[in-house]
Amino acid sequence: MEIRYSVHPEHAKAMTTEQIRQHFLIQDLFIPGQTKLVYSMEDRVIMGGITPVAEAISLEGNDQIKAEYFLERREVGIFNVGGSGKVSVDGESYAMENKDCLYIGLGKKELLFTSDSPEKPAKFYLFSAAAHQEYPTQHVSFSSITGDRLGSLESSNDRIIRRMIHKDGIQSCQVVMGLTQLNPGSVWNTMPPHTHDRRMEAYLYIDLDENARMFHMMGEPTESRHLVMNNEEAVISPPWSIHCGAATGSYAFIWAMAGENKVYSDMDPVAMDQLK
Ligand SMILES: O=C(O)C(=O)C[C@H](O)C(=O)CO
Ligand SMILES: [Zn+2]
Repeated sequence: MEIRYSVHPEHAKAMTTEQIRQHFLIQDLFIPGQTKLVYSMEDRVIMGGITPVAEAISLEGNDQIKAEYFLERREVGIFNVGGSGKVSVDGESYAMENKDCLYIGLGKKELLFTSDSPEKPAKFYLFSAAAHQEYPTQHVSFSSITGDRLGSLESSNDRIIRRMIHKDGIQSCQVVMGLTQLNPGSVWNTMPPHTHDRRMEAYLYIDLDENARMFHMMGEPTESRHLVMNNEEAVISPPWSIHCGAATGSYAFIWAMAGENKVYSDMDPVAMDQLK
């Protein structure tokens, strides 16, 4: 499991492009037949990808978190961003179509991930945070949530946001998670931007053409920096950082947060004239 340490905003100001990528960008999440996990010291979240092909992959505890099983002191939110598959939780199987979401609470021991077809493997994206109490395992299909329309075509940010795990949705200790899809012709997400000192956040960009690129903005509002990202790459946003972006084509993204509270609307908006 890779470790990413927390970064002070004063340090981030002085980073080169390569250093920014090293600290915040997560690549190669979905390698066929493998599990990739990244432990971020920002709110102690673990992000990862599991891509089963012909055989099931089990998510286990490990020595770095000194846990006999992965959810011994954690909870996890999962989205499938690939072909259809299944997640078995202590023997109970949940069918996961593309963009379906599953929450699994503290204490569940056996987690098995499978693809329905090796030709079109499932790609399970995980976002896990420390947990203090068990909440029920819950599946929510993408099609069952209508979502809310935000932005406008005139501002190039017409999009639909679906909140799955949050204060008024699937219950969790800390994890807040959902998916935003840009409508045709729009390219900007989360603009005007915001920070939320109470929670870290990660974005996983999906459904971006392989020749298209995402220009993801980060940094303190008056010290913005950017990363150029490909499809199925994730980026860590420390609580002090803005997190927004524009791509050269259409896309969707899974946002996930953990920290002080689960109130989606607890954001500190940044006025356009503050941005530098
Ligand atoms: O398009 C948006 O705006 C978002 O999806 C914003 C994220 O949900 C977010 O940053 C939540 O804090
Ligand atoms: Zn945010």
